[in-house]
Amino acid sequence: MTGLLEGKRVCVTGASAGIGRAVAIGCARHGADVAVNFGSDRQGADSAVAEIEALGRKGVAIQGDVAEPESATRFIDGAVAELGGVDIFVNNAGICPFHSFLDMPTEVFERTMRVNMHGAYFMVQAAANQMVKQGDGGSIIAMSSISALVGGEFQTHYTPTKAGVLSLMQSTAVALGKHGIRCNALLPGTILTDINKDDLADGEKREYMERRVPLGRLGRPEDMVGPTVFLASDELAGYVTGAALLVDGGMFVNLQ
Ligand SMILES: NC(=O)C1=CN([C@@H]2O[C@H](COP(=O)(O)OP(=O)(O)OC[C@H]3O[C@@H](n4cnc5c(N)ncnc54)[C@H](OP(=O)(O)O)[C@@H]3O)[C@@H](O)[C@H]2O)C=CC1
Ligand SMILES: C[C@H](O)[C@@H]1OC(=O)[C@H](O)[C@@H]1O
Repeated sequence: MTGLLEGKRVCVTGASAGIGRAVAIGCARHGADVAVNFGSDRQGADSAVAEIEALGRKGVAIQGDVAEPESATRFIDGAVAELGGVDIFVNNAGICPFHSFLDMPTEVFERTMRVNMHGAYFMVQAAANQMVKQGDGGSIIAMSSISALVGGEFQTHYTPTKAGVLSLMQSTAVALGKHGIRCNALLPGTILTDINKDDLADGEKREYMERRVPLGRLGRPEDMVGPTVFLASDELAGYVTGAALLVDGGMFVNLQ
């Protein structure tokens, strides 16, 4: 299926790698022009833009550390300058520096909060202001996690940010409904990317995680494209807002 996002202008944070990159290219495959935010990996962002352009769509890479509130207006203003507006915003950038709880360094805790939570807040706010100005509604999607619902021994600083991002989508759905802006959260399970490469380098842990998934495999970044396009599309999800969609191969419901 193609063309669900024909003529739409999409912004994706953290799109130089992993889920964000796959989603940015997937949106272009469905007809959208795409602005790609990245923190440090310019090569990754440029190669995502090259793939978007190879699909015949406009692409632009805009650097900005999402932990800095001013990156948000810079990203949205840059996207408006290059693409003419913003119809769909995907808040995806995130980090998960695995660490034990009792000796969590303050700076690891604070950085994780700033990137994942503060970054989401100011980015979503900037995107929403632009959509309100355009006056034609919009769709905001945030990459939360199965970790919004369950804990992790080495993720005590991370899981609260994912619960926070889910909560942000619930409250912004309420705040922005009157503007025709839909806000929804995606909750990926374990998707194989750089964020968990070291953690899953342990073969035993990886096999254990695989066994927990009823569909029999860990996720791939491309698994997040269809659910993102669904929530982005007014045709498919025009009456969906404040929702949370697990994309985890069934991991969450697998108690035993
Ligand atoms: N993989 C998984 O199993 C799961 C992931 N998620 C969530 O999905 C999102 C994407 O994760 P994933 O693709 O796995 O991770 P990756 O590490 O593969 O990619 C992370 C992306 O975020 C960007 N990024 C990181 N920090 C910043 C920053 N300060 N400013 C701007 N961009 C930044 C990186 O860009 P750069 O290197 O250029 O800075 C990169 O493009 C995250 O929010 C994560 O919490 C949720 C559930 C499961
Ligand atoms: C980084 C982890 O592997 C990944 O991140 C999440 O949000 C998932 O719950 C996994 O724990």
